[in-house]
Amino acid sequence: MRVLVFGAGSLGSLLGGLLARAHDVTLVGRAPHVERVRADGLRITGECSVRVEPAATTAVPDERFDLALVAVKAFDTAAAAEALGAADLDAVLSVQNGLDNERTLAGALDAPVLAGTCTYGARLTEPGTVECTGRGEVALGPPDGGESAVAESVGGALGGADVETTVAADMPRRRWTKLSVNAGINAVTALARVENGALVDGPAGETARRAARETARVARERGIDLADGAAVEAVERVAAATSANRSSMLQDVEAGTRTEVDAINGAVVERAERAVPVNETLTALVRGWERERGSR
Ligand SMILES: NC(=O)C1=CN([C@@H]2O[C@H](COP(=O)(O)OP(=O)(O)OC[C@H]3O[C@@H](n4cnc5c(N)ncnc54)[C@H](O)[C@@H]3O)[C@@H](O)[C@H]2O)C=CC1
Ligand SMILES: CC(C)(CO)C(=O)C(=O)O
Repeated sequence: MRVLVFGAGSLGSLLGGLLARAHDVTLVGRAPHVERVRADGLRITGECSVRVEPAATTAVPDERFDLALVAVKAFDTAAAAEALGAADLDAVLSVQNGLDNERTLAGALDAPVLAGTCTYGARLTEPGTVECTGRGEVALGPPDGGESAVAESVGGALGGADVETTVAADMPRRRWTKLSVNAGINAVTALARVENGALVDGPAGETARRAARETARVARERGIDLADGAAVEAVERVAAATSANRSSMLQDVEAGTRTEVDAINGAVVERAERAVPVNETLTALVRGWERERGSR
């Protein structure tokens, strides 16, 4: 398969590097990472050990690709969709967090867009090198659920490169479960400046669980079968399994860069039919910090 990875940061480089073991991969990213990959190849360290030589560029080539894998932060999705218009694509897969990415991509592109949830962990440690901080899986399927030949084909391509993959008919439920985890963990750890493990039995844990319960309630308002207990269990399980992690939002806050709060807690607030006070508060506090830092 010819695979274009748009957003060769942490996750895009990890998945692109793993896919390059079996497919013809082109990474689209930024300097200096792209230059280093061109000069010396891409190294994956940590829980996977791989060295590959994918093509790397800063602009989408005017060429045909079987698959575009989108791995930019959610606030860059609209720009990604516009840039991807330069290529001739057979399928698009978002592995991003948040709920709106697929709709944004589908609104701008002709190719079928698949939803993905990814539990691999990745961190770009230096130009040309990405650390796999956790082996997980990619679940993918049509954004509104059900089965499709495109999902089967893309799932087969990922699996063929030894990327742990599930082709799922219940992507709406999976996305809302992942959203509950991120709504519970990310903003709370970013504001409290604590590792994920601090939510397991620490004083901020109940705030995380409340945010997850609200998220599950909003999911149910939208016809998704997600019980409060399942959302809370997912938060507790992920916080324990990633106890030493600094969440992506905490890392963004520490780096002084924009966060994905709009796509996570903000998305819950936007869709809620009744008040979601914990998500409203978390969203306002993180947005307030972003504005003060000049990152939004
Ligand atoms: N890093 C991780 O372990 C995981 C990340 N995710 C999700 O995946 C998405 C990406 O996350 P990360 O890889 O951590 O972010 P990142 O910030 O490391 O990577 C995004 C990359 O896209 C590049 N980019 C953005 N716009 C571009 C453009 N117009 N042209 C070229 N390059 C462009 C940026 O320069 C950056 O390198 C997010 O939605 C995140 O929540 C999901 C699961 C795990
Ligand atoms: C699962 C979790 C919370 C792991 O840190 C994550 O997805 C993130 O940090 O964005």
